[in-house]
Amino acid sequence: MEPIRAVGAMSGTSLDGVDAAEIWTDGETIARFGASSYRAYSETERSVIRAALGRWPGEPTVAEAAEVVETAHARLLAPYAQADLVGFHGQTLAHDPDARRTHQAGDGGVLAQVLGRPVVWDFRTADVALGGQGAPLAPAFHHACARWIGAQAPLAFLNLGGVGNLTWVDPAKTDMAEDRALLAFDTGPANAPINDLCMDWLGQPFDRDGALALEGEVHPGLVAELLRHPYFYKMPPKSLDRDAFRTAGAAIDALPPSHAAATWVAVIAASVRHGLTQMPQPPDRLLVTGGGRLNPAILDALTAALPCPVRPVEDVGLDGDMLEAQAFAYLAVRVRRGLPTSFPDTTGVSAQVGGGQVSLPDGMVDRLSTVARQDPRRRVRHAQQDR
Ligand SMILES: Nc1ncnc2c1ncn2[C@@H]1O[C@H](COP(=O)(O)OP(=O)(O)OP(=O)(O)O)[C@@H](O)[C@H]1O
Ligand SMILES: CC(=O)N[C@H]1[C@@H]2OC[C@@H](O2)[C@@H](O)[C@@H]1O[C@H](C)C(=O)O
Repeated sequence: MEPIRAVGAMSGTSLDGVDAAEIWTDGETIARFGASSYRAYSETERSVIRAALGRWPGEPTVAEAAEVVETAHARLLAPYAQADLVGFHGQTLAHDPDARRTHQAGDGGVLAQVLGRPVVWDFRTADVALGGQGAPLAPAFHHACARWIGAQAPLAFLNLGGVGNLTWVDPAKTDMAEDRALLAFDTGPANAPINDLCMDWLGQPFDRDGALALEGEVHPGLVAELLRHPYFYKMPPKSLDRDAFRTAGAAIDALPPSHAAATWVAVIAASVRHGLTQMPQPPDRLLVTGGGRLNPAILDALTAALPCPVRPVEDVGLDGDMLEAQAFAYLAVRVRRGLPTSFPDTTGVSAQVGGGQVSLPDGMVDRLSTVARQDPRRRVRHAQQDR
């Protein structure tokens, strides 16, 4: 199948803004990467979104937040007029997979009308409805990235956002739906506790370039104690809330700020090291993406703690700022082709599932969907048909 030119957009948990990035793909192989851009939320926009965090559709302030998200995306995505398809993640406001619900603000139907192009959105609902965690969804894209960089041996991607998550990929298994082609799970805390202590002590949103942590000393006893948390004994796939270690980490937060930052950095490295022991086979390298890769204290600690080389994804020609936006462009194409987007080994879902609604602008004929219906590989339950 000819590659589709798709643009993906992601509004992450740090609420800084929206990333957009284009790729050409058939939903299996990456043909090439395209342009990318970023639009920061204004303080006013951010406060509207923040007011709606933890709320569900129909509750106060959610409609206002959705409008902010839709408007920001419409502005950022308008210049991508050549893209044939849009993958729109939206902004997660609430996520409760145990109650089988998740909520990303922003209506893809509205965006389809405004942009005049098909929009794939609501990527997580089908997965949680089938008992999955609804996250992470990027692993399918990591599998494609591993093949794009020509990896021969199993490797791992580590995303360092608010929490850390690892994807183990066996590139020899070219069909990602194959058993043991992928394994993904959250490793433990990442930037969130460091950001919180920087805000509390310094009035800064994060520890720029690891300056605070690099001044401090690690408290090894508290690292060992945190690593005894029951989460580390659970088998993957497994996932975490942003603040899951707030109580367990109170003793670390009580240290002087530089020691606390250094100790959290050591916790990040120790939890990733532990995560590697839960993988089917040791990866030959760890490729780091997400904002935490820009913190030298974290990269140094990972390098010292891990048995394999640790490198930012830029080393293999990928873009660590745009990987998530690219992932939702890629996933949009998979949804349009009826291919699965999550698997029992990535989200714990009971069966592989293609999650995502497709919204078309008025009057557009659904050519791609016809192709998907004829595709013999279309063997997954699809969210669109279940509605
Ligand atoms: N120069 C830097 N030095 C240290 N840390 C940094 C730097 N740049 C970014 N970060 C960290 O990365 C975080 C942002 O990471 P990222 O953009 O991956 O988050 P996100 O996409 O919003 O999160 P998630 O992936 O959890 O949705 C910041 O909050 C900060 O902690
Ligand atoms: C529910 C939700 O929005 N989860 C996000 C969040 O941000 C990072 C991490 O937590 C990851 O699990 C996920 O996003 C990425 C893009 C994912 O699904 O792979």
